[in-house]
Amino acid sequence: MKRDQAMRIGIVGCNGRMGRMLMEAVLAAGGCTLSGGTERAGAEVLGRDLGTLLGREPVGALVGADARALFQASDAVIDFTAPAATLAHAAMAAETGKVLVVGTTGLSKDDEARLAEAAKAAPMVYAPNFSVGVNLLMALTERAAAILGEDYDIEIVEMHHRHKVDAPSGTALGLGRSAALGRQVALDSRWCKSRDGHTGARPKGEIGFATLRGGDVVGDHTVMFAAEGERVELTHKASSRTVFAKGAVRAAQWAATQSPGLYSMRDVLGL
Ligand SMILES: NC(=O)C1=CN([C@@H]2O[C@H](COP(=O)(O)OP(=O)(O)OC[C@H]3O[C@@H](n4cnc5c(N)ncnc54)[C@H](OP(=O)(O)O)[C@@H]3O)[C@@H](O)[C@H]2O)C=CC1
Ligand SMILES: O=C(O)C1=N[C@H](C(=O)O)C[C@H](O)C1
Repeated sequence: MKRDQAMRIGIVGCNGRMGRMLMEAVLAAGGCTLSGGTERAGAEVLGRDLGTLLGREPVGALVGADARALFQASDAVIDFTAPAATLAHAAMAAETGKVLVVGTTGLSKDDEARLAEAAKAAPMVYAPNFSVGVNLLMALTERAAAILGEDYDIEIVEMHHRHKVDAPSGTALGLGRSAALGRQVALDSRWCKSRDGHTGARPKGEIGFATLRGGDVVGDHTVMFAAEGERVELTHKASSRTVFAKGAVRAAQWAATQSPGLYSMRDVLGL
């Protein structure tokens, strides 16, 4: 990409809830243009102009089904789709050396290892939540967990819209990881992702999760530190997906100045 040229950003899964917000965010941001979008082969929107898909003037970039061609035509690609698609896109980013921003949640440990391997060949930013507020909440959670210690039981409660397919949310798991980091333990040695039946008393040091789903909730997260006699609660509520989309575009612009590697939104924000 030349210094004085607009950065060309492609959006895979462009007709999804986040895909549409991401296209709006690219059009609103300075210094970048939309290079195209993808949806699955056979999708009704294939061939449509991205601008008209948003109910705006045409922008001269189309929805296609060929993600590899989109990578070739772009400086960066933003991916908020589903784990299998994201891994295929990570391989394409590695092949072409193009920036990849990944917001997809629900990746397994093995998927994350494959993403990290692909990031050896291209700059990638992977975050379960691209809002500034949630990334601040992660930093605060790490600090609070370190200060309060294991006398304070950690419970993470999240609520999302009825269409969400993964649980606990990527953000809730990220907050759990921040809490575990603050306590200097591994999250997967302490987590309890759900409870049912005669569970026995709560083990000391457990990091618990509770998942709520319903309606059109964009994303609410609370980290509770509950002790004998007091409780600290740190809460973030997203009321618009714009915050995620703006953060992802910011991450793409930041990653264009970085060497290959896997980065987080906390790296982008310097938190
Ligand atoms: N990191 C963050 O800040 C945030 C992350 N997310 C995450 O982003 C992801 C998407 O969420 P959301 O937008 O609500 O989901 P949607 O289901 O609305 O959007 C996903 C889109 O990707 C498309 N898609 C799936 N596979 C492919 C493929 N192989 N090629 C092209 N397109 C494909 C889907 O098409 P189809 O319908 O045909 O499957 C759909 O249009 C989720 O994992 C969610 O948790 C969401 C918000 C913020
Ligand atoms: O699916 C969503 O909508 C969201 N997913 C992300 C997650 O799993 O944490 C981020 C955000 O809360 C919205």
